[in-house]
Amino acid sequence: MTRTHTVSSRRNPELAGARPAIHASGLRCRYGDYLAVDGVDLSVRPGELFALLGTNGAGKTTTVETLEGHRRADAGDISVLGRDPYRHRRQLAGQVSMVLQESGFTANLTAAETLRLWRHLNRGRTGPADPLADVDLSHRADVRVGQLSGGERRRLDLALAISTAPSVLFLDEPTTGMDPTSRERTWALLRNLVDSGCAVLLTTHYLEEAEELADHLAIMHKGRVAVAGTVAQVAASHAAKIGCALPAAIDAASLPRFDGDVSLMDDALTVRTTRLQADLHLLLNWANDNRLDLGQLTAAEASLREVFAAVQATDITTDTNGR
Ligand SMILES: Nc1ncnc2c1ncn2[C@@H]1O[C@H](COP(=O)(O)OP(=O)(O)OP(=O)(O)O)[C@@H](O)[C@H]1O
Repeated sequence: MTRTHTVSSRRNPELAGARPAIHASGLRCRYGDYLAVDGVDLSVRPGELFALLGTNGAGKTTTVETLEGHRRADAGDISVLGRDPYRHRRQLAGQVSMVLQESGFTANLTAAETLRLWRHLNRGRTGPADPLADVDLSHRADVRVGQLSGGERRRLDLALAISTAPSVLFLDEPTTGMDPTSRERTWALLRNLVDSGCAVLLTTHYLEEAEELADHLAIMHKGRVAVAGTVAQVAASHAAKIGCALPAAIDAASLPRFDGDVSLMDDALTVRTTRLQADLHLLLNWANDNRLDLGQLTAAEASLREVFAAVQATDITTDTNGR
């Protein structure tokens, strides 16, 4: 499936017409004969956060590393702030920050020394006054990087990434290892960054992180984008579910003709439907007309978790790797 996912800013309407800060169309990346990314399209404007989700080995990190300029694309058009990220990596360096899965900072420097060194290397970009405070690490400023916990190191990575006030920020699983409070604090920090006009591309395995933050998201599987859109659009791509307990004497033949798929197990009725409102209306009218009391009535759109599980279960691709 090939689509271009262009998002409109819900947070900052002034940026809605801006050109994409990050763009990929038909991106393909190989490791030898192995096609790891097979035609990915995505677009992120200033003031937007795009979450890239996917199964293990789906190609998220490869996609992000290519957009970061760490590797050359094998095919497709990609740009970051209007430039080729591989050829213009040095020119983009001041405006683009990234938090990789593994950071390579010197274990012997303290957090504060690491930040000073980073700022020295990136002088010319003025960011927040105290990025260590922004990630709640002030109290660990004089601790050596090698002695920070995994979650604290992720927060230091983030402090360095925001210290240069980037226009584009790539985050590869930024909250892995963080405790729930640190994670929520990081989410608030990212929301502020996006509100200030930064374009953020984030990979994560935490679906609630995408639900919480993403203006737009894509779920990758086997090198391709299986489904993409806003959280609501992605949920709507999968059948919603109506459930209730019927009075015992009802047989399946007397049920109304639902648009969705019906299953009746004893007295438990389930309807899986892409027309939730219409089928719910049908059920309620039928129950009223027949003076029936429906027990345990529920009606809900699919959750991101259900869509993800469906993507994982479906062989959406038959690619050149035969996967
Ligand atoms: N250096 C490499 N050499 C060969 N194959 C690689 C290399 N790096 C990644 N791959 C393969 O490419 C595919 C995509 O990997 P990638 O790391 O991009 O996936 P991912 O979606 O980030 O996975 P995860 O969620 O597990 O981190 C995987 O099948 C992986 O084994």
